[in-house]
Amino acid sequence: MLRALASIYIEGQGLSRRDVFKVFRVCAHSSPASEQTVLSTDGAKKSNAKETSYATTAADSGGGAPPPPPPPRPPPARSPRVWSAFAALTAITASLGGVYIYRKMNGDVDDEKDTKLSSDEREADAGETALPASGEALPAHVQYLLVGGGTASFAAMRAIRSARPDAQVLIVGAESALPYMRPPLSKELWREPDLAARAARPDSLTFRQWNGRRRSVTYEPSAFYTPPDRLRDGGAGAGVARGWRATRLDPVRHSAELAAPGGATHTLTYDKCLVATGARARRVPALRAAAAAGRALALRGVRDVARLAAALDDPALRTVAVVGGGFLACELAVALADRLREDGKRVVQVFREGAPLAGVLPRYLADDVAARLTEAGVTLLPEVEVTGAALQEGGVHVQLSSGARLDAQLVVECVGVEPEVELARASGLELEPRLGGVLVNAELQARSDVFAAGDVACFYDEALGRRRVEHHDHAVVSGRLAGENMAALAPPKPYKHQSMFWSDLGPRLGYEAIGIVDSELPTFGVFSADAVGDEATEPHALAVGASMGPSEGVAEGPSEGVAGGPSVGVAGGPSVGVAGGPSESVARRAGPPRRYERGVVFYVREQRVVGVLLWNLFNRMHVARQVISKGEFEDLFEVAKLFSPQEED
Ligand SMILES: Cc1cc2nc3c(=O)[nH]c(=O)nc-3n(C[C@H](O)[C@H](O)[C@H](O)COP(=O)(O)OP(=O)(O)OC[C@H]3O[C@@H](n4cnc5c(N)ncnc54)[C@H](O)[C@@H]3O)c2cc1C
Repeated sequence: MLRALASIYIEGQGLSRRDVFKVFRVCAHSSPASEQTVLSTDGAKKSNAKETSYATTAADSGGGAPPPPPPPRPPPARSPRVWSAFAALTAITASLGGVYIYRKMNGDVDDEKDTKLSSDEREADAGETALPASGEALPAHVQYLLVGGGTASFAAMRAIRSARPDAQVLIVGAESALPYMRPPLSKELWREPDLAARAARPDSLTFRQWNGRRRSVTYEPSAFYTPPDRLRDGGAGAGVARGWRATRLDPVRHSAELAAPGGATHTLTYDKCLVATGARARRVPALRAAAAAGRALALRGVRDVARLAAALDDPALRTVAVVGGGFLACELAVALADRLREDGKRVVQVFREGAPLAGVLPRYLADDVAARLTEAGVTLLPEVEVTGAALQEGGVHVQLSSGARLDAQLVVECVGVEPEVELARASGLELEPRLGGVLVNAELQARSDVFAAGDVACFYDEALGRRRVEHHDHAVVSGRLAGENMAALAPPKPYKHQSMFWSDLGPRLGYEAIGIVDSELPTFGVFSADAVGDEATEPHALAVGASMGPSEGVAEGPSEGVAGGPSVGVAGGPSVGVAGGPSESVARRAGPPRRYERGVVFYVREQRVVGVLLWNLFNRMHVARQVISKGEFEDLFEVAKLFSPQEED
């Protein structure tokens, strides 16, 4: 028997002063055999677990339709040392000898809109080609019209076809690619060679998943879909009008107007329509001229991947700036740093928060992310905004709010998305003024026979109130439910699913979350202490800050950065006290940030757990879902034990 000593580390943010820390110690037992089981079954377990989690999802939405393929997701590589720590955590609930606990207080409606494209739409569609090229090949009527060629529409199509195999479904998508998944666009794809050329042919674009298997970004090949002219001739099936945009719906007449970039137009009628137009990337106003000159771009679709990959291949590129501190910016910064490292090109991440992901993670975890990004080779520039940009020969001078200037050959804008509501607005659908998006009821209906799902839908969540969610799992489940309700084999069902999202930051950190995950909320985190501090002594000071001066750009490396950025480091060790209410800041120690390897964070609102974050902890989403649904607990530390990994993990 291997006798391992492990401990639990608890972090809180914005909790009351009563939540003083306690000190325990734990003595955990695990056997080498069980560790080996864990290691050897990881791949299979992981893949099964993902499928199970999607099956659960189907049940949640009341569905029987086959779910779309689960999203690809590489688990961070786990060293034996990590696994033994993991196994130690497993045994915590069994043998509490002592644990040390530390709590740190931590529509407007356009009156007129014809089938011509707006300037925004024209810009978005530049480079897309319509297939079929002429409206003559499109049907004059379909039973099910799905607007948007993304994940939500694809999921709806499968649900409809499953409920009504003889149905006629037409997906109308503004992109010329077949429906595809977006998550690999900021992760796995950047490990692929010849990406610029391959991404220009998205129908055959593949990537390597975490389990080594190759997979296509498109959900199905073109042979899966019914040619639109067969639908026109009355045949059943699911067709795609690629490169076509719906410009207006008439919910009363049940008609839709379509337009293609070449100027072709078409009008058709429908029985039921889904609006799944997703979201579009927000842009930085100060970078408009740089964008027009091809020196700034946003990453939303596969065509953006092709453009970005081509730009990165330019031998003259030395610095790429990633603007933003959210999920996409962090994922992409890590992926690009990894891709460009050998070429000596560098990635600088510019963001307004004090640490990356500080808008969603409690600060101590955001500081941990900062350290990880720095180790991955990303130069971080926190607490600055892009205030201006001047084109220069071969690049752009990016002016920062700090007064510093960053010289880059390319800027990638990852500053969030906004729901794509042009169609909804032109069609007189009600928009949600605060959260944005198309207002739908719990059954995802906007008007009679008009539904909305995915990123664009602002829906009513019985547990958490009105919400809009911009994540893959939500697109899958809401799309599927909309499809089931459109097929109407039974009375419409409400959306009750608590969707999850995931993100990976390089090979050693993956996290999943569910519910409302917002760093403004009080949080309570429990981490495996054997892993919490195990790298805290290693020097990995952050390279933050910028050097001034017209041509110097950003200072590089840990020693060159200007001091005074986020001198991160959560007050550490078991003997550190607890800061008070939300307004009291956590005492911070000088030195390196603490490393958090595995744990769970609860987000609390009005005494209820409304969000759960699993940090390098996998296959526990079903537990998190139950925790959110119950909401109120006496002791969150006890709840945290539910997330201890089991031997079979
Ligand atoms: C790079 C990237 C990485 C991501 N990674 C993750 C991740 O790791 N985990 C996670 O949970 N989520 C992730 N997401 C978010 C996730 O991909 C989205 O939430 C999901 O794609 C939303 O699906 P959707 O069908 O609602 O919209 P979309 O996928 O955006 O599809 C909408 C489609 O509709 C088209 N369209 C818009 N207007 C019209 C119109 N009028 N007529 C016809 N077509 C129209 C658009 O061109 C688009 O093709 C990522 C997103 C991106 C961009």
